[in-house]
Amino acid sequence: MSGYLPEPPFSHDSQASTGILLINLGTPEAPTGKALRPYLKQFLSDTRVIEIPKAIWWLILNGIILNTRPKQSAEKYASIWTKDGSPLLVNTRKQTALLKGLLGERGLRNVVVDYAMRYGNPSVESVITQMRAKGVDKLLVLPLYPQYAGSSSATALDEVFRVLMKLRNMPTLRTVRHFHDDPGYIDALAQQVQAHWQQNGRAQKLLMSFHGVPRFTLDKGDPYHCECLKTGRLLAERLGLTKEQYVISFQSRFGRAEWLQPYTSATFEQLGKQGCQSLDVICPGFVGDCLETLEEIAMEGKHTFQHAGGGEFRYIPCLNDSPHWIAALADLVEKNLQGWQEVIEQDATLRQQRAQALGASC
Ligand SMILES: C=CC1=C(C)c2cc3[nH]c(cc4nc(cc5[nH]c(cc1n2)c(C)c5CCC(=O)O)C(CCC(=O)O)=C4C)c(C)c3C=C
Ligand SMILES: [Fe+2]
Ligand SMILES: [Fe+2]
Repeated sequence: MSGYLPEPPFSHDSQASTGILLINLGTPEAPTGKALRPYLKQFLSDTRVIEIPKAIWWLILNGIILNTRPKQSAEKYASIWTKDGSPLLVNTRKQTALLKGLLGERGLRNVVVDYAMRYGNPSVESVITQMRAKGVDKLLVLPLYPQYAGSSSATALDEVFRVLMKLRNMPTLRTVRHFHDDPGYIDALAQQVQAHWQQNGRAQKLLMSFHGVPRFTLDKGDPYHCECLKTGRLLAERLGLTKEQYVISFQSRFGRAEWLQPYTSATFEQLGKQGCQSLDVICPGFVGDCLETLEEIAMEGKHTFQHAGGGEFRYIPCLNDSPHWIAALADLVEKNLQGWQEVIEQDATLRQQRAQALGASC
């Protein structure tokens, strides 16, 4: 038996199509310790995420973390879970459907749009297998992380490459590495903040909180920190904010090592202690609301800020299904498809001409 994945038989006459694959992190199947354990095990066994020597980490993960964290995290997930499931999954599903609809409205032909999760389901392997069965021979992969990090974007792409290694007939591949400074993405963020200001007025300060990563990854060449700062600066410029009117921080520290600073939790505390009377908070590194934004920021963060003496705390939702964001996503896809659609149109014409001629198939 070969180690290849099942694929449709090759034919010159089959309708070829372009696949657009959005990849997000993944999320547990349910807000329970039982569902959290396999999810966290897969996530935290990824050597792009945890860069500690394997044997030592295996002992810590299996001996300590997987015996304590699933239950603690399950309680947090339970506090944000919706009737349709985990917010991360619900938002990714919505974004995929809206993108598909918009690309259709823009007249893109023979395009298959789908999403996969790096950890958990639907897996990258299952979705690429389905796409191949639908005749996808050109694949555009877009990890849903605006800022590139080894521990998010790169590991999502690793998974794609691993799956392609198992295909006898590989599709042509393009990847979107990042979009941290894409004008459409920055504009969608600005619209999100402005809509919030219109409804609630403007707070004293705007805090932009990005997911953190270990500090050593910056020293070893990961561009993530710089990309977050650039997104923050571009958003502030677009909103006309001075340096005193906004602050950038990093959340979700995991473990005891130093992570990127300033930490979001310490910043909430400091702003609270300084008597900040009102604070707007946005998480530009997450294109959809999830545990890290809804629980860690909108709930825990609010508590930390106000407990320290802060005033009004106003969380600004992520881009989610904002029309500005879906349009930016469609633009990003179209930009990255350049040349491919023309090839598809030409192929269709050639197929027709061949069929009209001798019925030759090669
Ligand atoms: C936005 C990009 C992300 C980077 C970079 C990232 C790095 C990173 N994360 C962990 C550990 C955990 N992250 C967890 C949740 C989580 N992380 C991201 C995004 C990035 N992580 C998202 C979108 C989510 C939310 C998932 C959801 O279901 O809503 C978790 C799980 C939750 C928990 O138990 O706290 C862990 C663990 C590390 C160690 C890391 C970089 C080294
Ligand atoms: Fe994370
Ligand atoms: Fe967190």
